[in-house]
Amino acid sequence: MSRKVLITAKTHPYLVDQLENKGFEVIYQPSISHDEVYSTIKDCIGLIVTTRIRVDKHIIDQAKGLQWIGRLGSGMELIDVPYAESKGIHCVSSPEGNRDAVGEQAVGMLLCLLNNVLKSNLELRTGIWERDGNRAYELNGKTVGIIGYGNTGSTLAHKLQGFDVNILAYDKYKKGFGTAAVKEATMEQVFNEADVVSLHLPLTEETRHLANASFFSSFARPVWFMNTARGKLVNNRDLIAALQSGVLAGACLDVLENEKLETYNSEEKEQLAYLLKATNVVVTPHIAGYSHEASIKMARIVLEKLNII
Ligand SMILES: O=C(O)[C@H](O)COP(=O)(O)O
Repeated sequence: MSRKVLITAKTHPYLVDQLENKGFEVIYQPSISHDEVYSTIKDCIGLIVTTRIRVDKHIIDQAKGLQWIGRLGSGMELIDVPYAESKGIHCVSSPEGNRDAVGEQAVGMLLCLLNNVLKSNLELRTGIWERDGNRAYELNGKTVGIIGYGNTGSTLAHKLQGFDVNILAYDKYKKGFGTAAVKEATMEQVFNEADVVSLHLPLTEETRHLANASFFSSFARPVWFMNTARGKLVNNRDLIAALQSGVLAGACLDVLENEKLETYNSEEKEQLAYLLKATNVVVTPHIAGYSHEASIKMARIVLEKLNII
């Protein structure tokens, strides 16, 4: 029986070492294309992926000997899990491995925004020493609404607890998770009470464009909006309109609706230019779950879930 495992993304050497130690033959192809996966997967027993590769029916049908798919990361929207499982292929993800990275970056971006770290630093680089225009808003005493209380939502709540904030969390599918520090809330409570709102949802047909004009205008006051989850949860046009009209106080975005900058049409180019220029917006290129530590933790979790280590 084949012992070949195809790795389709850049990973920590730990993963390759562990697999080889367990007798697997590792095909390490971090730049492999979708079509090349199709022609390589035929005699593999295992497949390791990130969002670089869409694991669709076409690939799954070709993967006659595939027994498992390990996702280094959280979001499974690019893997046809129901179809893979219908073929007996076991699929595992590793959100426990990068939730700390995402939680830390979410806190970091929020502090960066509220303290004008990026704005004042950019000004300083051009010789402007500006204090009045860079007066901070404190996190202390604010209410943070967390939408989605899975791995990253609950981790963010945990990391925020030293900041003396009120934490409200809403999860459509989870109940009974509230604690003394985290109040389980309805969406209405989040809309009415939040000063900051942070999305921690998977991308599904149900959540796509959840953050649209009606969502933004439902808040009782202009909130700081955070998205470290998936860009397509947000309607970019509505986000920008809400920022321009003051419906939103600002935004921290680690993800964008379209992350392939080279495919942008003129409207998308204008939108990105606006986000990058706005002094109340902090944008990073989908790096929140991408820490050095996460790359080892995700590998370990995938291997553990597959009972390889
Ligand atoms: O879903 C995740 O875990 C993060 O968004 C990172 O995913 P990626 O590195 O595979 O894009």
